Amino acid sequence: MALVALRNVTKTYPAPGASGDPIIAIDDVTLEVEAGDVYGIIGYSGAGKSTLVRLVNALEPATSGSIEVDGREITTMPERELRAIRLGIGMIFQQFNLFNSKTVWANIAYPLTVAGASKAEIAARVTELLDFVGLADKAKSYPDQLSGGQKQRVGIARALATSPRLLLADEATSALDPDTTQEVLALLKRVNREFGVTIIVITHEMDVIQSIATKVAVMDGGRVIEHGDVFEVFSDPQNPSSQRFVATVVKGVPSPAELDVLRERHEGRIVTISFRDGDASQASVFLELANAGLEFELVYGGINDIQGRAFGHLTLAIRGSDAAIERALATIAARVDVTEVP
Ligand SMILES: Nc1ncnc2c1ncn2[C@@H]1O[C@H](COP(=O)(O)OP(=O)(O)OP(=O)(O)O)[C@@H](O)[C@H]1O
Repeated sequence: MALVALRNVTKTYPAPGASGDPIIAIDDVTLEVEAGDVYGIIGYSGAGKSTLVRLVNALEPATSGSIEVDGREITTMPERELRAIRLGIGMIFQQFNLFNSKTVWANIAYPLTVAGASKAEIAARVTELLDFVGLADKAKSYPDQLSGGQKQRVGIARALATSPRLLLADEATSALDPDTTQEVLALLKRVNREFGVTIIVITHEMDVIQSIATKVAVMDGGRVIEHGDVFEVFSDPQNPSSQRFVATVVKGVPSPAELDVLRERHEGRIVTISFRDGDASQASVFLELANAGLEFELVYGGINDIQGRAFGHLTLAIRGSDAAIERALATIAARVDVTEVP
């Protein structure tokens, strides 16, 4: 079942000056996030990611279209009912947004206090969450005494306090170093698996999506230009803008400048062969080339692992008669993607 369903959602802001066209922050977006998903939303700055989060969280109204959260239409809901919806949605932020004057304990307790929980309920839940995020010994510390990763773990504990079904993470790891990022991502994975919380991850970092998301939507200019299973989008992106994103993290695809160098250094025809798991094995491709009497060398390549599924790109310099190369490539192309560099 879709936990979040957006249909033809548009959000415009008035033009900054007295005249001019309104700013279209979200442009006719239709998207479904299933319960249990870790759904990544990626795009360059200004693509509309944060606006989308504010709409799902009902912090701002959509200009048009429909947004359902947990089966309930929120675009027409009165503010009183929206408050209850917001309690079912946790949020974590790039800058953590903790109360610096409150202890770690009080930060995590805060949403429970607002929700009117009893002292005993608060104590039990905060203790459980401190254990879960591995910060039991920091209960009395203040945010300023914590590292960035620890602050975000407090942010996650606070977001989970009211046991939400949905967690929105807006650039939650963008202020962290790579090791700490991985720690926080591992914790988010546990939040998804152990508590069954659906997570929407907004990021401009493709490697964040690669490590934890099961689905991904790529946004550009307020529109969703491509979406689907992370493996499908990463291994075979269709849209030029998604291809640019994917190229930043996918190993084995030479850049145009690297191709120039390869062409200078290696004689023969330069061909990239792209494998996806389940496709023909690399060995069968090499065998085909060898059986055709062709000489070849591997000049560039890499294999990627997306949550246990592999895909990769191998660039070969192939030498031999044109006719033999054509025949071999035609046979190989029936099984895997073959791209010849002109
Ligand atoms: N309150 C607002 N008033 C006017 N324009 C806005 C407002 N909020 C966002 N915008 C505009 O809407 C567009 C989308 O912005 P948004 O912040 O959602 O993008 P983003 O993908 O989250 O970017 P970033 O990664 O930089 O946060 C931008 O053109 C932005 O200037």
